[in-house]
Amino acid sequence: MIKVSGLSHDFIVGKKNKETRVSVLKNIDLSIYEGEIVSIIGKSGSGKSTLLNLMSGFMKPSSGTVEIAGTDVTKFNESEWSDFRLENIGFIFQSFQLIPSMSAFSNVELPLKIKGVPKKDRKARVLEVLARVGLKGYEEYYPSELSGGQQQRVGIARALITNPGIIFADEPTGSLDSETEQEFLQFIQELNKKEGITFIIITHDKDVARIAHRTIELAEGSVMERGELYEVQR
Ligand SMILES: Nc1ncnc2c1ncn2[C@@H]1O[C@H](COP(=O)(O)OP(=O)(O)OP(=O)(O)O)[C@@H](O)[C@H]1O
Repeated sequence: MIKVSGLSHDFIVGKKNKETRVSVLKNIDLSIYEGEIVSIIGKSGSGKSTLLNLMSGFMKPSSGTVEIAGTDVTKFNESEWSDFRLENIGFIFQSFQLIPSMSAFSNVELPLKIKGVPKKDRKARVLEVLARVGLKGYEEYYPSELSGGQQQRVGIARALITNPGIIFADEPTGSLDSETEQEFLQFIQELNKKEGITFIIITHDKDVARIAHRTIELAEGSVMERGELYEVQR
């Protein structure tokens, strides 16, 4: 479970000696249960990405805590966060964020290299995950040689490679056409059902919100609405 308690975040903006404090998230409380697909919606500027950055340790909150599986992760330093992310969290981005100078294989392999997994074990695992996302035969292609949908599949493979229990996705369908988007959403549902992966998805897209068990709406830094919590089927 991810438990967010009393989470607030302020940004300091403006020139030196003329700084002002802008309150972006205000005392957020929410829980995300294992095996849920949760969508986070809200107008531009409502604080969705800030919330995701705080839950995944890319930013430290001004106050409040985030607990993941009983551990207060807000206490982590940079290196504890990197280790924790490598073990537990995968990320999928709107713009895929692949490394252009690396092949599909090398992009997906990277998290395992950082983790120190031996080369011989890496190869089999990368081939298996690329095949799983339908990219068998595309291992040596560079991102620029792949379609948007294929690049997103490389992004999914990279998120899956370390077997994370949680995947955070920031507008994952924003760059996909409607057919590729439907394929992507089906795959997310399949991963959720078969492997119990928890998905937390920021989206503007009604189709994404439709596959979610629950929708959390942010407005002006507060949680506005909580959808029904469905019984999570495994
Ligand atoms: N590094 C920063 N410094 C100052 N203000 C910031 C910073 N990052 C975000 N903000 C402000 O915080 C508010 C929330 O931004 P955030 O990116 O979390 O919103 P969002 O809901 O994800 O928006 P979008 O849907 O447009 O991506 C915005 O008003 C933004 O200007």
